[in-house]
This record gives sequence, C-alpha cells and structure tokens, in this order.
Amino acid sequence: MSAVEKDEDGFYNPEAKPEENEPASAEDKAAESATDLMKNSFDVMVTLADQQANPDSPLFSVKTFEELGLSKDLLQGIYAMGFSKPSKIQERALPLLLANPPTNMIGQSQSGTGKTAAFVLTMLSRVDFSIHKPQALCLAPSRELARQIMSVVTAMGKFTNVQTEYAIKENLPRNATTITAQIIVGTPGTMTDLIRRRVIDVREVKVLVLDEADNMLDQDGLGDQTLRVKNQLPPGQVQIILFSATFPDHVRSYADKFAPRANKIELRKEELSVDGIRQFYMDCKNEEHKYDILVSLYSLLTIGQSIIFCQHRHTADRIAARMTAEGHKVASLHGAKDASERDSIIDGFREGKDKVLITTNVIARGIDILQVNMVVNYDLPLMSERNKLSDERPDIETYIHRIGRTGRFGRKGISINFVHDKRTWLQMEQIEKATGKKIIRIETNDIDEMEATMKKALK
Ligand SMILES: Nc1ncnc2c1ncn2[C@@H]1O[C@H](COP(=O)(O)OP(=O)(O)OP(=O)(O)O)[C@@H](O)[C@H]1O
Repeated sequence: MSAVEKDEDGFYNPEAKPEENEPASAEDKAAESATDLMKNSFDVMVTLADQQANPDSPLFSVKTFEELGLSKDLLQGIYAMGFSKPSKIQERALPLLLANPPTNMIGQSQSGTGKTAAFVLTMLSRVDFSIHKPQALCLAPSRELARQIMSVVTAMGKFTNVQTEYAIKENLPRNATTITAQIIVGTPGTMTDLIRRRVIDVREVKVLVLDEADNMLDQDGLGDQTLRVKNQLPPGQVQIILFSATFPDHVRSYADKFAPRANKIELRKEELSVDGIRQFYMDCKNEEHKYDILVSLYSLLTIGQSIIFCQHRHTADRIAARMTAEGHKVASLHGAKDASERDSIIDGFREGKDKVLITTNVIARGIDILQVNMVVNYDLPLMSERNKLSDERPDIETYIHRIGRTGRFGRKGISINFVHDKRTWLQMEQIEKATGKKIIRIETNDIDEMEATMKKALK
C-alpha cells in the first residue's frame, strides 16, 4: 500500500510517513521531487528523535505513554499509529485530563505538536463502551477537521469497542432517529441541531471538547452555536476541554467562563509558532504579478505538497481555473462547495493526487498533512474576514494557524507571504512584530536563487 492511500477506517494511515511515498509518475521531474522528499523525511526521522530528547522542544517529554495512565487497549492503538513517546503537551495534559474527579482544561500548544491525541485519548478513556449512548462530544470549526479528528478517534480506538458518529452536514439521513454511538465529532451548527431534535440524547454526556477553541468561542466566529451546544448539556456533569495553538486575550476571559476552574497550560507570546517553519516574503509589483510569481513557483510547490491561502473564494477559484487552463494541476477548496465535493477534494489532496491546494481560511486550522512543506499566503489574513467589518488589521491568529499547516511534529516547512503594496507590507510587518519571528525577503526576479533559498530552508 502506498503511504498515502486510504485505509479501511478512512483516510488516516498510521504508516503515512512521507519517506514511503512512491514517485507519482515516471517523469524525471516527479522522480527527482520524490527523491528530494525522501531525503527530507529521512532527516526528519533522525531529527525527531533529537527533538524529543531536547527539553526546549515542544515535542520533548520525560515520560512514556505507559506512565500516563492509559488503558492497555489505548496503548496498543497509540503504538499501532507509530507513536513511541508523548510530546510535551501530551505529557503535561494527559495526567490532568484523566485525573478524577474530572477537571476542565484549557490547553495551548503550538501547531502540529499533538493536541489531538491528548483530547482523543481523554474521550476514549472516559467512555463506558458497554453503554450505547453518546458520552463524548467533540466540536471543530470545519467538516474537514471533524473528519480528520474522527480518523484519529478510530485509529486510536481501534482495539476498543468504541462506536462513533459524525455531526456534520449531509452525513445522517434527514429522518435519523437516535444515535447510539459513544463519541460524536462534528461542527457546532449540526451538533446543536441534532441535540435539539433529540437525535443525540445528551443525558450520558460527560466530555465536551472544543478543538480550535479560540475560534469556536469567538463571538465573531462560531461562538453562538458552540454556546448553544454547551447549554443543551446536563449542567455540572461535563468535563470541558478547550485546545488551541492560540488564545488571543479577548477570548481568554470568555474561555475561563466557558470552562470554569480549568487546569491551564499556556504558551508565552514568543513561543507561539514552531521554529521548524521558515518564513519568507516576496515583494510583488501588483495583484497580477502575484499570479505570475505563483505560477513561476509551481515546480517548488510540487516538491512536496503546498497550500495556497486566498482571502476570497472567488480568488481561489479564479487562480485554480487559470492555472489549470495553463496546464498545471491544482485543486481548489472552500466553503461554497457542496459537502461531497469538499470531502473528495480534501481526500484527493491527502492521498497526494493533487499536490497544490488553493483555498481560503476554511482549512487554515487543524488540518494535518505531513507532506505539506510549503504554505503560501497569496493574500494575508485580515481581521475583516473574521469580524466582517472593514478592518484592515492582519489576523495574527489565523496567520499562525495557516503557516502551521506545514512543519508538523518537528518537520521542516516554509511559508511565503505575497505583499504587493505599502498596505500589505505594513500588515506583514505587524505580523512579524506580533509573532517575534523574522520574515525574510526572497527576490522575485531570480528564480534560481529563489529555488536555492527555499530548498536550503527545507534541508
Ligand atoms: N507522540 C507522538 N509521536 C509521534 N507523532 C505524533 C505524536 N503525537 C502526535 N503526532 C503526530 O503529529 C502530527 C500533529 O498532531 P496534531 O494534528 O494533533 O497537532 P495539533 O497540535 O493538534 O496541531 P494544530 O494546532 O495545527 O491543530 C500528527 O500527524 C500526529 O499523528
């Protein structure tokens, strides 16, 4: 089986290490790219062990999974996924999450450092498999992320009798009556609807997880719907678990109310993004030049896989259509596409059928595809996309999540911002200040130098 093939449980493949990627075709270029990728991932495997031994790394831990109080079935699931040691967030959060009486948790750790396993193992540990009723609900901001989380639940719970169900659009038939699954993963609108219609009986629910919690609680985002789900649960019996790589100040105090008396694991501002992601920018002349530069980057974008973020859906579609017409293979994904199309686009990208995905903020958070070694901010993320006002400030949190689609679990990755005028340049400068990480200029008029700089950054 190729490393990126679907397995029977869905799209999670525990052996999905990039070094096992087979060349996609016999073409010289593709073979060369695959070789580059193999070299890269070999380095990754070597440095992963080093990083897990370095106390300053978010992947470091002094403990083993055995010491974290997990059941035998779950340990078997973890090892079958190829995890050998916990990461820092797993080591610190799991003992607190599993302790009795259950205590709420607000947990923060950088993108790609293993937060999913921490909350999935908690849900699986708290469920009584002999009771056929919903006991743990997990909410995520997009159907793509909900589906990914589910693939982790089924992989980690492979040696248990867990039953699962989705609460995402167009998954259940309209006349569905009762869900007997113990763990339900979904988006807040559909989850609240299913609870209201009593398809989900909440009387046995004891865990509520919000992944990407700052986004899920933000009143400019999904806050209302998430609160509705919480208010439908039996008061006083639910452990509330909030995880994210970012918790901006305006959400933090609300998070404290949403998950009262929580144990907290927090990051300092300068720790917000991982060091493995090297950040660049390119000075483009104007909007049209941005497109030309993107096209000139195509061979670099396809060394591994890459995600191009645009501000608007129509930009994503327009660029994708133009590149396709010019003979390049790219896919585009955004919230205006229907559910089944979204599923097949993200699955195709996960399987490596498409190497370049042009998208919007819909998949800025949580999506974990190890082969993605490049992220391009074709448009910088702006607050206006969040608060629907004419707010030209850069959206720092979304920026951190977007670039975090690469550099997963100790891997190397690069991000490139396109700036094309004074306004966008100033926005980028604000991002640089807020994150405390240098963003380095790459010349746009020397393709060879551009390639050399980027390849060096990925070494
Ligand atoms: N202990 C571990 N050992 C090896 N790999 C791990 C371990 N824990 C997690 N991983 C892998 O690391 C990758 C990133 O994990 P995950 O998606 O949970 O990150 P995250 O912290 O939720 O990131 P984000 O903030 O972007 O959502 C996944 O591919 C996961 O399988």
